Amino acid sequence: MIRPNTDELQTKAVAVDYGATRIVEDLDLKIAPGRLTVLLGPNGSGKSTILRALARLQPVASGTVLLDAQAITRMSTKEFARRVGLLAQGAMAPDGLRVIDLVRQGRYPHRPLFGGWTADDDAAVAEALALTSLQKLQDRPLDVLSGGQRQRAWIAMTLAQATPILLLDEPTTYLDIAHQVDLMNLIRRLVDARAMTVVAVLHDLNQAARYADHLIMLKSGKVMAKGPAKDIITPEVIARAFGIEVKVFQDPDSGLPFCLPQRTLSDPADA
Ligand SMILES: Nc1ncnc2c1ncn2[C@@H]1O[C@H](COP(=O)(O)OP(=O)(O)OP(=O)(O)O)[C@@H](O)[C@H]1O
Repeated sequence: MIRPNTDELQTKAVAVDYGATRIVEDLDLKIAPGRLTVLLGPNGSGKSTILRALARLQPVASGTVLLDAQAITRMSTKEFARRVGLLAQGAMAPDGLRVIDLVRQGRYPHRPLFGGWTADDDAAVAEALALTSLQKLQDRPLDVLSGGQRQRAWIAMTLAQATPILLLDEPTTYLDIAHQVDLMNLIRRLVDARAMTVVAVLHDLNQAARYADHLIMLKSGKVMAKGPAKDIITPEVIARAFGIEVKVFQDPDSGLPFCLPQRTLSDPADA
């Protein structure tokens, strides 16, 4: 159902401005196909802005975003939406829209100009509802759902889009711990079993260390550090990025690092 993917999403010397303020500068990223990349960084460091630029929702002031060596601005809206899906932050749906109607909207890029709903569309919607455990809620209007249920409905819509590349802005927001684990395991399965490329913004450093293949630490709109968890979840990198002191331990089972915050550093520049 979801196409395996070898497409490479890349930014070359990308800058993004909001008005006269430069927010992102000189950004050169190569997103590894078939891997989970997590963007980390303090509030306001540019994570959502970069994700939106990758999703073609945010115009760039200079530089280029490329998908498989082609500038994304040169693709048709439908073509791009068949290849790249975005779960945005704080998306709004019209009043009264039911879960299933929202999830069906994910099929829009696959619909021909003329022609009806197909069995493939039904299968994709059913699969997306099952993957997010929303079957029992499918006929409920979104506005009567809890924040976490609504978040899962938006994730289901993004999954129904069946794109080989998924961009997820804080996907675990509103989810309780069990649904967070379910979602992160689902993302991991999509990456491992279907070679999907996922770029996710996360705030939880330990969740990022546990699930990601690559971490990118941003600060003030620039890449401060990137690499596997063992190189990023370190007292030095975290102190420089967030101005906090952390203790880092190693999970005896996976060998992956996890951290416990200790205190804020009065002047991050001292770190
Ligand atoms: N529409 C906008 N107009 C003007 N400035 C904006 C706009 N959106 C974001 N910014 C500014 O751009 C900077 C980066 O914002 P962005 O949302 O990308 O950060 P972020 O790392 O995702 O933050 P957070 O962790 O708080 O979600 C911030 O200083 C923010 O105030």
